[in-house]
Amino acid sequence: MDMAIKTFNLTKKYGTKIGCAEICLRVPRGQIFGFLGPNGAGKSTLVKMLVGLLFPTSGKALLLDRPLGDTGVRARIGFLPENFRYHDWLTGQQLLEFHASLYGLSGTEKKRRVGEVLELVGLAGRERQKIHTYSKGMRQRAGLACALLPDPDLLFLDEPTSALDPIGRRDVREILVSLRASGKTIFLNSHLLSEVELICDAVAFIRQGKIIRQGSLEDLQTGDITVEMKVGNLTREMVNTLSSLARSLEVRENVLMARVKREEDIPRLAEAVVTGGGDLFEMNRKRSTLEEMFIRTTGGGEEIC
Ligand SMILES: Nc1ncnc2c1ncn2[C@@H]1O[C@H](COP(=O)(O)OP(=O)(O)OP(=O)(O)O)[C@@H](O)[C@H]1O
Repeated sequence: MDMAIKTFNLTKKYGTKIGCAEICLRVPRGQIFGFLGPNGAGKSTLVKMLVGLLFPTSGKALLLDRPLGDTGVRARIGFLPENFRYHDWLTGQQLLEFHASLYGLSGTEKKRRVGEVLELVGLAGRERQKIHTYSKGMRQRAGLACALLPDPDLLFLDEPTSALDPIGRRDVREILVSLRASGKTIFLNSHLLSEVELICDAVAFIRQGKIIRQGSLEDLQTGDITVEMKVGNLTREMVNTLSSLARSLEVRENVLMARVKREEDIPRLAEAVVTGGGDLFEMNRKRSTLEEMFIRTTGGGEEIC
């Protein structure tokens, strides 16, 4: 598979403290990749090394088949940092024109591209307003617009939807999905696991500076679905049938918790209850499977080193 990012034992030490340790990451081209880990795990450190804001202590990386620091590649990368600082006194238009100049765009190209990204992030018509009058969500859209200015092949986004309301989040998801459809690769740092689950093709989990799991969402989610059922007229026979369908089954009075391998197993559970003469009052897929995986893999919580 063609990779947009490959890292080889990429390591960053802050004095004696480990930021990232021997990271070997593979991010396929044209995909949305979720990079997940608890606070202080090393996510920002890795992204900063990849976009050229930090020098690695050791190890190597290839971005779009070129080594770190390659100036040609930098022109094909967009980056939205987590705490993007805005020039409050500028209007949205001025902010974007300033960033477009930093990307080396000029004249008609600058005007055209600024107009396009304003439209894309839903800020068209608001560009004459000063940034200090923008809501948090509008600021985040402005940050995303800046990152999109160079029409990047590879886009790094650090918590791009954290300040947005549900509609804003959906809008950003739609933008990211349309960027993927046009062949772009998106590297997404996010704590919003339900969001990640909706759009990411692959994920990696990092903890204490080390990658502990990575792969396609489909592969990682296998065997991780928990279904809760409220059942009436439960019989021993029905429990036996459900046990044979599930990887594990817990029975607490009339509530059953079944762990199944695949999505296709869920209707089988319902069928077993109904054909076994039971009454199915409620059936819920418990929590996001990615959230469960995240908590199991990373142990949840903050890293206190
Ligand atoms: N400039 C620095 N000097 C010393 N230690 C640092 C520095 N920057 C980060 N660290 C440490 O490196 C580790 C990884 O930090 P990093 O900011 O990369 O984590 P993160 O996963 O991005 O966290 P968060 O989700 O909270 O933003 C942490 O232990 C952090 O304290």
